[in-house]
Amino acid sequence: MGSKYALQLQNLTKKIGRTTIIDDITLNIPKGEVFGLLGPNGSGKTTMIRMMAGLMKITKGEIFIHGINIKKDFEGAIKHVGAIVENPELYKFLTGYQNLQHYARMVPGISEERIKEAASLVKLDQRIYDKVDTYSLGMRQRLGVAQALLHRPSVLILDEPTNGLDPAGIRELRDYLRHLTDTEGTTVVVSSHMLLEMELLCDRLAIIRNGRLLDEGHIKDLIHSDDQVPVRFNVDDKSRIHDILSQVNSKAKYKQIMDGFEITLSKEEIAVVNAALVANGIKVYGINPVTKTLEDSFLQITGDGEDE
Ligand SMILES: Nc1ncnc2c1ncn2[C@@H]1O[C@H](COP(=O)(O)OP(=O)(O)OP(=O)(O)O)[C@@H](O)[C@H]1O
Repeated sequence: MGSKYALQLQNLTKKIGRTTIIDDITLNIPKGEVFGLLGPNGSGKTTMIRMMAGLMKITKGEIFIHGINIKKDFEGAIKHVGAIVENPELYKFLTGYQNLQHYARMVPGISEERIKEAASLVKLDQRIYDKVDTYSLGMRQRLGVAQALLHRPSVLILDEPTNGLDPAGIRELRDYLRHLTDTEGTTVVVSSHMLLEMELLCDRLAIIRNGRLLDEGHIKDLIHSDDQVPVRFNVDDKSRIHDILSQVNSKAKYKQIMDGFEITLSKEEIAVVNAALVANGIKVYGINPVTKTLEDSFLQITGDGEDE
């Protein structure tokens, strides 16, 4: 497993009939992180995941799992992957443990020890001997994840894992996914159309729309590209802003607001613009960051969420 990436997609393309569902996506997913595929409904997340999990044929391009080409060595690549794409079938009248045992019988080499370990990885050890029909939705989902973990995959792929979960359930999901990346070094790929949930769950995000990759990166970088921050200056006189900004050679665009103006600047530039305002006799009552959420960035990147 020499590659520093757990998963690599190279020019991945999927066509069904004449429709291009995934369009030339190249993406490197680092090991040991929680990676999110974010996009509106129908953007192609499930299709990507199905190809990554070896459940769907690739039309064009390549997928590498720990450097192993899925097309050239399917078994060798896919053995590293555990996935939940549709809701896993669970036997409600059996206990969680019996469900895992039942599944383990179908896969060679899974010990009773590993079953207990998988239950504990998703923090279900306290309830594993209870019947599944007494489980909450979050617990059933955890049992599904434990099942996907039995064969010790180093890549875990979950399609829309937050669906139907309440905030407490989402927090639990976040906690045990973190536990998996931290203790086992597992790489986790999750999909969702919910920005806030992805912000909570993931280290990195790829933003997908109409089968294309719009942007990719660390969550922090997607929120604030480089070190430029949008700020709001509250001033007593905004009539001379244009002149003052040209005095300091600032080409940043600004927007007038009721009691001042908004502008995106680096830290250093904020100090320079502030000094210039004061030197020109303008009273500066406040400089405040304009918080930009992931939602703003997402809407900006996806073109305000309008359909093409
Ligand atoms: N078998 C198929 N035949 C034709 N079109 C398909 C097929 N499967 C998926 N599509 C289309 O491909 C697009 C992407 O679907 P996909 O399920 O991957 O999106 P998604 O991002 O997972 O959406 P959702 O969040 O709704 O699950 C959709 O427009 C869908 O209608």
